[in-house]
Amino acid sequence: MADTKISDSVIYIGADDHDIDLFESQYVVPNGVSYNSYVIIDEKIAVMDTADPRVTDVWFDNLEKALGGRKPDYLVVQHMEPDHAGNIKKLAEKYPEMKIVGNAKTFPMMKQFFTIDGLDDRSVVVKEGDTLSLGNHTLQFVMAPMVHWPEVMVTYEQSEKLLFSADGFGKFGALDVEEDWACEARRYYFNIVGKYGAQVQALLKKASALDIKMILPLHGPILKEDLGYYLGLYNTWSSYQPESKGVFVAYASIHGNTAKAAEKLGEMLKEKGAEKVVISDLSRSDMAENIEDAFRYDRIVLMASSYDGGVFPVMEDFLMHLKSKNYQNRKIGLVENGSWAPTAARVMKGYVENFKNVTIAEPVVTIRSTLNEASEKALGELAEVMAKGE
Ligand SMILES: Cc1cc2nc3c(=O)[nH]c(=O)nc-3n(C[C@H](O)[C@H](O)[C@H](O)COP(=O)(O)O)c2cc1C
Repeated sequence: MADTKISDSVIYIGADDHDIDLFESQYVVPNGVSYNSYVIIDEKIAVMDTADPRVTDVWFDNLEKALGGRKPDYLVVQHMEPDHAGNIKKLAEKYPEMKIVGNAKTFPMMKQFFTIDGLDDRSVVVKEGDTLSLGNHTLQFVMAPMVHWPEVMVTYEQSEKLLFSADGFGKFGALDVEEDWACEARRYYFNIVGKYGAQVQALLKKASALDIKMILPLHGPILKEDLGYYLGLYNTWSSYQPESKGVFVAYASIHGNTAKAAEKLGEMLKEKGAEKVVISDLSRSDMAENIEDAFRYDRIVLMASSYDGGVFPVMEDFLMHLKSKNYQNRKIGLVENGSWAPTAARVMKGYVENFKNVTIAEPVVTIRSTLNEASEKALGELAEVMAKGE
């Protein structure tokens, strides 16, 4: 179980979810997910976000235990996405005296999700740098628009130096499962926040001015030590720099011949000294993990069968995901396969050419049904170019 002890006055009240089939209806979460929420007990009491309706009962139980018979004075809403905002209305109805703290973008969105009686009179609208005193604790609000919704803000608690980081620094995986942080945090980051690198960079810049002792995200473990490691990874990821040297070979193959060529290319890359080679069958692997690996390594080779005058759809799906996540700054190799009029490379090139700051490696290889002497030679030439990083 991850350590959720923060301090005597800041209490974790979130809940794990191991039953969800797909997070946000698209991400497999083999180790579940946690919906984190926190309470700050002081002269005034603040609840820091609610939790997904899937864990309403556990969350209310945890809240009541933490409150010890007292009533919350404030609910701070850092993010309106339903996995955190889903219990706002219930909480507001249970504690009609409680004020709701958000920014100018929070409340119009809140009204789209819920009808809360007297909301305008209960709203406390904060902006960048505003503070809210709870007694010994002081909350300082830091706007983080598009990390990853427009109303997102994070909150710095000055006395204990805590950064409530909303979805930033979040991770798939429930807290009762021990696992490496980076792997599932990277998959979470690129798939959920990946498009908004510039906005994350802006937030990191603001965070660098704060003395942070702990990061308290809305998913995944509370980060207590070695914060430079996590901040460093976020800086790499949000600036679209590769994290590792290596080649990600992503293939889409109908009958298996492009798959065989991918294995062959993998061997060639290793022979020619590539630091790391990761091969993935796009038809049979987790899309989110493929996105993660595409961003992790500095080079990628896309290999696909031609299909109806275009490219095999699983490759097109992958390319659309890369486009939507702002894929950039990489060296890219292309291999197509076709039995009569190969068209896959043209379509792949059409996507790739529009990515920012990419180099398309030469040669672009065409396989006609199966590898032959000429196409194997071309594959070897591509391996030579791709085996080396910039
Ligand atoms: C539905 C379908 C559509 C295809 N469309 C094309 C095409 O437009 N042009 C082409 O040259 N080959 C086309 N092919 C053939 C495959 O691209 C070709 O056989 C290729 O070698 C398959 O590689 P694979 O064994 O890796 O799947 C198509 C195959 C199928 C099943």
